Amino acid sequence: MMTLPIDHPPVATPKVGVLLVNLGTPDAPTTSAVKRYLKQFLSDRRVVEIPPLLWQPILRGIILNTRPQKSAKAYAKVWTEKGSPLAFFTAGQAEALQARMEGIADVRYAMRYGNPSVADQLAAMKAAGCNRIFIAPLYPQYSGATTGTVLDEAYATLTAMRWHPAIRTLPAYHDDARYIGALKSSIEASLAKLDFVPDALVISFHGMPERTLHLGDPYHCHCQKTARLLSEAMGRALIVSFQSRFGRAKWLEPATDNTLMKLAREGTKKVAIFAPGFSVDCLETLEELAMQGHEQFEEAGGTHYAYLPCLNDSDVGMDMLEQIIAQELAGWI
Ligand SMILES: C=CC1=C(C)c2cc3[nH]c(cc4nc(cc5[nH]c(cc1n2)c(C)c5CCC(=O)O)C(CCC(=O)O)=C4C)c(C)c3C=C
Ligand SMILES: [Fe+2]
Ligand SMILES: [Fe+2]
Repeated sequence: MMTLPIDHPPVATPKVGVLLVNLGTPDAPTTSAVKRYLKQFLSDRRVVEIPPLLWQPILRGIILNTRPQKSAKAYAKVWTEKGSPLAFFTAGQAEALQARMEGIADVRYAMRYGNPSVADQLAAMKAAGCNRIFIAPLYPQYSGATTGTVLDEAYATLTAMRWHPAIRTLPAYHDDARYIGALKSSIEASLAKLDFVPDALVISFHGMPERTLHLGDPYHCHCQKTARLLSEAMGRALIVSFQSRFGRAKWLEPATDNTLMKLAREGTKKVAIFAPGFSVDCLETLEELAMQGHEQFEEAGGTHYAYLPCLNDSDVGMDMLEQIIAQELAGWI
């Protein structure tokens, strides 16, 4: 029998692929495209944890007949000639990361719902010869409804492959000093451009049903930890709230809309708001926070309101992403 020396060369040349994955967005700001998107999104059992026999009739009979039209109007307000903000910012992040990792890794992006799909992009990476694939769900705070379902989808795709590539995934980075540092610089740069000094800084995270916290989902704790570390790093108080309530169940509190109105009613005149849990701007930040939040705050008596943009594909955001991803690729690159 032939014995190989311990330091024999690898059988295949390592080729690393990096797949950035975000939530996804409709293909167009139309009722039919939004309906298609919401049907896939809201049928995900990680997102709506109600038994399908109960939930599907409500989804198909009520929600998909009412919400798409309303949401399409909201999408139309933020849509640009480049398309949906979530899509073009995520594409911009992949392009910027590819430029930084040229010759080191093949960088692509996928969406959990809609296009380009996780399955298509993993198949394309395998076909391009990637034998080591790094999956990076773009959510700093872990939740089953976001990071969890992205990984489910990736593993389900791999199940159909005879020859798996090696897989690594990006852990939650809610308390990473580089993430906190990037948030701090981005917020401070945005604040410096304002023509007023806010009396309060609100930090808004996407909400989740409160029940998920009691079931052990770390999302709420991750959000609170991000806020605490950011507050310590910035040396100022931050007001934490949760936005985008959906459905009838109790969601994490306090709600962002109520928080803004309460602040205004209690005499706070000038507010700035930032959303650290969104890696890119999207419907929930540009329509709900920048537009609706502004109206709610001013109607309740506030005078100055500023929405501060997400990290998006800014240099400070991309430096952070490149560093946390490169750390996880140790031994591969
Ligand atoms: C960043 C983390 C997010 C968590 C956590 C999250 C949970 C969650 N969301 C819904 C329902 C909806 N969310 C919608 C849009 C949306 N959600 C996130 C992120 C998180 N969601 C993003 C980035 C977006 C924007 C997408 C875009 O196209 O720009 C929507 C669709 C819009 C609408 O009709 O309001 C729904 C519905 C649930 C039920 C949930 C927790 C379980
Ligand atoms: Fe959401
Ligand atoms: Fe919303």
